[in-house]
Amino acid sequence: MSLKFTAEEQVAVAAVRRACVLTSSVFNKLVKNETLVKGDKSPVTVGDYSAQAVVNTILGRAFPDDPIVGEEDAADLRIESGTVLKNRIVELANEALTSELGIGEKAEWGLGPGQSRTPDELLDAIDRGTYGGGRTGRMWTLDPIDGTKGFLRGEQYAVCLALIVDAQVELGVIGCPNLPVDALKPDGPRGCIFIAVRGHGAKQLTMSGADPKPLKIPSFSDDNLNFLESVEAAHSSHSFNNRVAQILGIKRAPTQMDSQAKYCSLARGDGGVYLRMPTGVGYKEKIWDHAPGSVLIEEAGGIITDSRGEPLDFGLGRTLGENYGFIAAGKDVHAKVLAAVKQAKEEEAKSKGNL
Ligand SMILES: Nc1ncnc2c1ncn2[C@@H]1O[C@H](COP(=O)(O)O)[C@@H](OP(=O)(O)O)[C@H]1O
Ligand SMILES: [Mg+2]
Ligand SMILES: [Mg+2]
Ligand SMILES: [Mg+2]
Repeated sequence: MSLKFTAEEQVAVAAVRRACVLTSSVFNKLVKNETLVKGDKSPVTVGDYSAQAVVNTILGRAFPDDPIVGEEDAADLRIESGTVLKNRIVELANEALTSELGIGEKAEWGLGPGQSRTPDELLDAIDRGTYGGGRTGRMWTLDPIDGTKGFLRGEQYAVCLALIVDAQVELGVIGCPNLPVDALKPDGPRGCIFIAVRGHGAKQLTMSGADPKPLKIPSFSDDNLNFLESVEAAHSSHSFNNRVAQILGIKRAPTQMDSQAKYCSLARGDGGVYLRMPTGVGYKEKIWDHAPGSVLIEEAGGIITDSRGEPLDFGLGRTLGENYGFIAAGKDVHAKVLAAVKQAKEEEAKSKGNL
């Protein structure tokens, strides 16, 4: 275990693990009216809200002065029409906070049997996530369920938490309840936690904390290189990826997967490149969708930049600013993907008559 951010790592892993237990059990019980459509038309479920309540409650007890940039807020739960949803979230969050996980974590990260939180306390915990972010200071960023669409399909999703200090991601923890422990055994055991501490490497554990494996992105030959990309065509351009793959002479089909499980898969070599190019103008990528994944890639020996080769800037607030897309890959692969991306962008601009 690293000496840097040791307490933060323990608390973050405990919080993510409790949230993963919760989301796995919610999936099996989810009923139709337990999903809302947000203002930006994206879905949010009782799982997203209650996972944010659980993680923020645990962070709030351990580090009461740390602000949190979380994806969700409780506004829709504070109005009359949100009462049924709110009651369900309170029930689920308290169950997750007070249950005995029996997997070796220190009891104090959860709550004692009689210490259930009131509805107001849990809504306030969700709203601890409304911090605006910024260039200086210490803050957490949380995506309680990343890949909500994958979660609803019973496919990949991730509980993602990162600690950012002065705009640098120092710690990233990603829980992937549905990810096979070994990609070569897709029908084998599932559920992994990925942890990275800046300057101290990256590792994978099973969901119960067993079997730690250090992560290092392997090198790829041109024959076995492949892309990791979103399932959702609205989130990143599949056609652009196809063109880049063509330029690079990649023969293997892309692996489509929801959530930051893509960063995890890249970190352990299940895929060679994660390319995420915007599908249009206007959408700004969010820090919680990339902070934990970015430190994981860097600590596994890889590089992550935008499509101009610039580093991601986590100091701009809740978003990453103008969206130039992202390229994450091992050190040897990144440079040639960046060159191919630049070529594909020039072709695109020419075909639109912009050059
Ligand atoms: N138009 C868009 N472009 C890029 N990302 C988008 C997007 N609309 C939503 N997203 C983000 O894409 C994330 C999922 O990424 P992926 O496609 O890699 O699974 C979503 O996270 P949530 O599921 O947490 O809302 C959401 O933040
Ligand atoms: Mg969302
Ligand atoms: Mg997300
Ligand atoms: Mg989310």
